[in-house]
Amino acid sequence: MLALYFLAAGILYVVYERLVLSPLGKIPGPSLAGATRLVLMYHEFTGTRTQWIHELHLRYGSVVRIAPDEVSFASWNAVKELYVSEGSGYEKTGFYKLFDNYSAMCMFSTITKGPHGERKKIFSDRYTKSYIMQPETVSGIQDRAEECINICTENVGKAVDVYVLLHCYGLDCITYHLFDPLGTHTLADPADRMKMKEIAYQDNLIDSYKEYYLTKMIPSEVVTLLYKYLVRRPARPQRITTQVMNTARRSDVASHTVLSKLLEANLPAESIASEMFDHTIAGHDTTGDGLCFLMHELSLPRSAAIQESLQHELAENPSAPIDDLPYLDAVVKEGLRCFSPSPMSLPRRVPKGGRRVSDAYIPENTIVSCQAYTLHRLDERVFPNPDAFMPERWLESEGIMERNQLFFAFGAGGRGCIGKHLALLEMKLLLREAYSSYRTRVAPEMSASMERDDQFIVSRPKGQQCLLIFEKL
Ligand code: HEM
Repeated sequence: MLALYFLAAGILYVVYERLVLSPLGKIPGPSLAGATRLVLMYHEFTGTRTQWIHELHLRYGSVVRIAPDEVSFASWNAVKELYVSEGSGYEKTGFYKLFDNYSAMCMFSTITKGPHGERKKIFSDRYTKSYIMQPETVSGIQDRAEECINICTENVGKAVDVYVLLHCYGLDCITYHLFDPLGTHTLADPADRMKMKEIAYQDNLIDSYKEYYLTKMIPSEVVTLLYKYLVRRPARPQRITTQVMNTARRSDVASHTVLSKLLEANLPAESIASEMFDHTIAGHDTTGDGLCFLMHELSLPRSAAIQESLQHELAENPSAPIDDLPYLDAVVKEGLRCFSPSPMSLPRRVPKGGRRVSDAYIPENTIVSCQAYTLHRLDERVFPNPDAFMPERWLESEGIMERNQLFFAFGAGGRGCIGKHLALLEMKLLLREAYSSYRTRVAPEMSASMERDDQFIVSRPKGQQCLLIFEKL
């Protein structure tokens, strides 16, 4: 009995400490979430974290406490402080260790600045805008865009599942950039297509959160043993894992590839493979899902005028350089704003001594983050009618600085997306190929849900199918 009293007193003290004594007690948010992490965990395990945090921001404003040691922000000041200040922002949290592959770290999974910078400097030149715009890269991506649209239009007037084809396109493009000529051919080769299916249809939410919380509670070596002997390890997409590992040992790749740079650095095969596997995953479904949501939106009756304006610009400027098409640019940017492939929080840890973020004092080690979904919607002075797909908003000069500041689809600062220029090129070339010659509409038999389904770090359409009809212009 006495033990029960002690337990109850202990719990009461912890709650009192978290809600009253802690400096985070002053931050708005639901008391229950401030008292226990279980509330946030519930939303993580049920795939509702992003939406729940967004609703809290709508209720409490741009700073919200979402767990005893975690705060979410939604303002440009916070983006600047968390992701851009002090070089590349605050350090990442242990969450990112889950992205080690083959038991070796990759740039994305590095926590601290030193190892991150060292890895990044090996191949960052392969992702600069000027490098991506070189003929070798552009023509490789253009070939794949043509291949994808040719398959989409084999049966003009009949429904085609673009979810599958756009993911194939994303995978073939990124593996071309990584290790041409040894990349995948999932568009052309049905046998190769299984590689795309293994990744694009994998459900990683619950397994990844389980692993994350296990490694928070017990040492990672114990977790490894547990997985080895007691529980099933989250499934890895076997085919692509093996292909990437085998490719990491090959030197017969084109000189324009990322692999050719990694080989120069004399890294162990596991490190090269880990880096390439991460780029393969990060570069394939983000672009595939982003394009899928965007083409679906363009194909709805409510977007008919937008599709026409796009077709008009493409028809008027058939040989314009891809970056000289402002309406196309606005369509892509608005697509990434409304349907960010990575809409969720990007967690960081407050450095020693604590910091002031958006006028609030946040103690050291607190987990802090911003999420694209909310930054792209909360401030209606910057994004009026935030849920509407309106490419025109990006063409107005008034307020453009504020819109760009809050645009967070690729993250921000030194740890923002390295593949951004490649992704934009892929999206623009594919859309130009499609809408220069065709119009699209949603097939009448399309019943799959296009609702956002959050996975661990990316979002995809719930139904994992998107049936569109292409018609010749
Ligand atoms: C529309 C497509 C894409 C979107 C929306 C996107 C989004 C993002 C975001 C939000 C981050 C920051 C993550 C964080 O801070 O936790 C990121 C990082 C990253 N992205 Fe992308 N990405 C896209 C395409 C690509 C492509 C094509 C690649 C190809 C290599 C790529 C590779 C990476 C890598 C390696 C990082 C880690 C950067 C670092 O740690 O320094 N992404 N991406």
